[in-house]
Amino acid sequence: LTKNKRGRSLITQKQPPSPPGLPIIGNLHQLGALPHRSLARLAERHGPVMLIRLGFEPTLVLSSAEAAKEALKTRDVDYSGRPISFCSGKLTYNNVDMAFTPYSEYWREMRKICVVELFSLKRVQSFQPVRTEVMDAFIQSVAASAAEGEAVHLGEMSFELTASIIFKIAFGRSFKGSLMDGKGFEKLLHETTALVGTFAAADFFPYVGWMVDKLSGLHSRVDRVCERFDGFLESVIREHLNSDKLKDDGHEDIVDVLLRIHREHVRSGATWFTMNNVKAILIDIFLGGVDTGAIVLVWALTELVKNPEVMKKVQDEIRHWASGKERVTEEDIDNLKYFKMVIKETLRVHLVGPLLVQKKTTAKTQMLGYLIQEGVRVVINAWAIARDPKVWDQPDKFIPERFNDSLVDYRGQHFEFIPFGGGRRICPGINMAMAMIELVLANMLHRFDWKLPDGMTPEELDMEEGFGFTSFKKVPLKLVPVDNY
Ligand code: HEM
Repeated sequence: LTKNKRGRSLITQKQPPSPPGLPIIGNLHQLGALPHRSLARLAERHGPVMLIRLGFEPTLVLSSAEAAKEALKTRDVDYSGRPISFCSGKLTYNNVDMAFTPYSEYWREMRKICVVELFSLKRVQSFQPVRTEVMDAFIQSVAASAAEGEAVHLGEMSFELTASIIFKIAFGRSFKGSLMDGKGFEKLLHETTALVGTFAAADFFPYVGWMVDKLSGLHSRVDRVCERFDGFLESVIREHLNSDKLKDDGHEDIVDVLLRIHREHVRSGATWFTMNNVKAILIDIFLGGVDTGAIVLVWALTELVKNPEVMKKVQDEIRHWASGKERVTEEDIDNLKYFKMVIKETLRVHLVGPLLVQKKTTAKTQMLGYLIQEGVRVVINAWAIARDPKVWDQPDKFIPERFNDSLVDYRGQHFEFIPFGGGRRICPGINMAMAMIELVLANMLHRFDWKLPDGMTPEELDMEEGFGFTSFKKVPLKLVPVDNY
């Protein structure tokens, strides 16, 4: 019997099973274009706890609710680290953000501040006027397309919508007409997400990896993105410092809050919270908050168009509760029981982050009777867990009714369904994300019927996924809105 550095007993010496790999690269070649699917197949053969090797990095892959529970609840603290990655490290001013920073006293302080100041229910509610204003403008532009009988590009529109909401919440001013309007911001954010999802050679091959990344052009790609983001954030911060009259409404936006925290820290003599922290947190919010919401909206509509009986049922419910109203309000949404099941089912079938955000063990520990060393990379295959046939009946089918009379939700307590992760590093943006997704989707379904263009049938709808940190609909969704107003 041994103890780990936290004094917890380790009663096993048994090593997890390891699928055979190749010399040097280990199992890297087995990840393929959709790693969550490849790893799920590998787990079918080798079990829910596997130790693979990505280059020189031993990596624990967990693929059952039971294993997720051990990592996110029973031994949460041992599994709360983050691996250092070249790209995310550069993008977050050397990991002085919250999402990618290793588990430490710094992370605990930062998380405490952010949860209280930025992500509290009160703060999320205070942004209700912003959500409503942006959503109204969005609905008007869809109505204009409906009047012309034009198909709309749901991916692009949803991105612009979530970007506009997060932009206004973060900076207190509109996305439209800003420095980042047009395709500039979308390109920048997508390049940033792609880089965060890139397997940099330096992360898996010590010494030679750095050279490989330099020769492959990764260094210059990362430098370009960092420079653009930094220039943009600098200008936003400067404007906030120079003027307090920029905001259209009287609310504190997120930059205001972060600058206030910065001032308070400087006043108290603390030195750890610098302008780089302010910028790095803003990067987290954009990386975490924009694409994710847009991706959920697109998948939800895709599934609804593919399943017309579900579409009818959910529209009937929304139109019943908001009958005669110009728009569905956030208060109305509490009544929409079936609608909420539709969103849950979307999050189950289409995990935005199918492998969550990678973790790292912070001490020697255990996993379902196996011994796990300190410093091991940990991948939780939330996608495989959400489709585990031992837990879910007909797991590949979109059946919102499965959540009828079920207490299972996505807040990190039900380990068979963890789209936002769980444990101490659970997504702090759940309330912000759900408020945005629910309001917009409810109104899209209330006001419009959605038809496939060019006589396409629901069976012909392409469901292919693309992957790069997030998992999105690969073939853009185009639908013709029919105004119901
Ligand atoms: C549908 C929308 C969203 C999904 C599916 C999602 C999913 C996730 C997941 C899976 C994690 C990793 C959890 C873990 O390691 O166990 C995470 C972390 C995080 N998310 Fe989200 N997220 C969403 C929206 C947001 C929003 C709107 C924000 C902010 C405005 C946000 C900010 C963050 C941050 C800062 C972290 C890192 C937390 C930490 O490491 O302490 N997310 N999110």
